Amino acid sequence: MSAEALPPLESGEFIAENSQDVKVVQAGVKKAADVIFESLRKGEFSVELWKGAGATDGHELNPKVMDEKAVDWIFLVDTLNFSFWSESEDKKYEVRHKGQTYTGYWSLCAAVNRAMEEGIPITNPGYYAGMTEKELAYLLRSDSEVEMPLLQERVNNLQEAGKVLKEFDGSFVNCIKKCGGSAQKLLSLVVSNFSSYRDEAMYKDKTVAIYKRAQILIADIWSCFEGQGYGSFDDISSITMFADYRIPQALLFFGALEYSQPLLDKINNNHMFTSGEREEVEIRGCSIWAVKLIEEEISRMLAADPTAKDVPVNAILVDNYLWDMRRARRADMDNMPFHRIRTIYY
Ligand SMILES: Nc1nc2c(c(CN[C@H]3C=C[C@H](O)[C@@H]3O)cn2[C@@H]2O[C@H](COP(=O)(O)O)[C@@H](O)[C@H]2O)c(=O)[nH]1
Repeated sequence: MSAEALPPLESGEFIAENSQDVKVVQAGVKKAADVIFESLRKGEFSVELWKGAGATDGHELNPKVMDEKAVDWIFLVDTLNFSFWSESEDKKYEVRHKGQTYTGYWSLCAAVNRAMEEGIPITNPGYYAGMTEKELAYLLRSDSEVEMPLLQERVNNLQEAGKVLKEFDGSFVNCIKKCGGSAQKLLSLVVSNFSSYRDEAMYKDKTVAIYKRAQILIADIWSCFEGQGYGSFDDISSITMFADYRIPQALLFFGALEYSQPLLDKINNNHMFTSGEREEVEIRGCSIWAVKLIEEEISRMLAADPTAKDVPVNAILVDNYLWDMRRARRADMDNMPFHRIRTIYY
């Protein structure tokens, strides 16, 4: 973590307070909180869904057993967990696996599982430290005519991650063991040692930290292990949502975020944003802050409801709910603009 970077939650608040083209709207925050509160209260949404027992929406691709192999799988996937969107909606990168066709994030998971079933030791850092672009291209080969974007950047990430993990005896498990159950210590270890995870930007006169992939890495481990064993972090509620290009669509859908007309025009004209561009930082920072306000709203409602007092809520559960909903209700959500950007950060 750069010495002077504002941590993610404070970055979100700072950006939301100073934002010019993106607004967090309380009425929309309330609308989203009402929907998610209901689902949590009824037990329809909970951390157990992560491992996808019986699912067919992609969660079935996630590791089922809470062991060291699951940690290695999650670290590999989150090192590659960015930029899956395709230029045109009707021609997408896709991977067919076990009779299902996957797109987006789930196509990455399907390609990783396909490789493992072919006997490629893809989750072994010693293997991917020396991986070539050609080998990764084969491993991520598409079942449509659209290839996975940013292939060279993905190889660079893997080579760096594999090399650095050698200093941790070849498994991310040893990084977790060094942090004594502190998510913040692990976050700091990840962004200090793995440069591809150091997702920071300049905003007004400050360095802001978003750390989307570093935080989702910790969150995926917490979710897979259901807060036990390697997933046991006493400060997990300090992790923020993961500022990607999908959650803003869900937040716009609820009216929790509002974009200025000039920003909407830019997005509708297929403007290709660059990492650190003012509006791009405002979209991501306001998303962090909006999800924090939604989470606080839900906490208040759970505390006031005698039947739901011990139902847990945190930014991870709110984020995963919104992300899963965005995919499940693509028909509605695809009318919500998403900002186009090619970056290794999300
Ligand atoms: N904020 C947030 N962003 C997330 C995820 C996930 C996957 N997590 C799932 C896995 C287990 C959990 O149960 C979650 O359901 C991927 N992404 C990001 O989305 C984008 C891809 O989107 P699409 O093109 O539609 O596939 C891309 O930036 C990717 O990095 C999340 O959970 N939250």
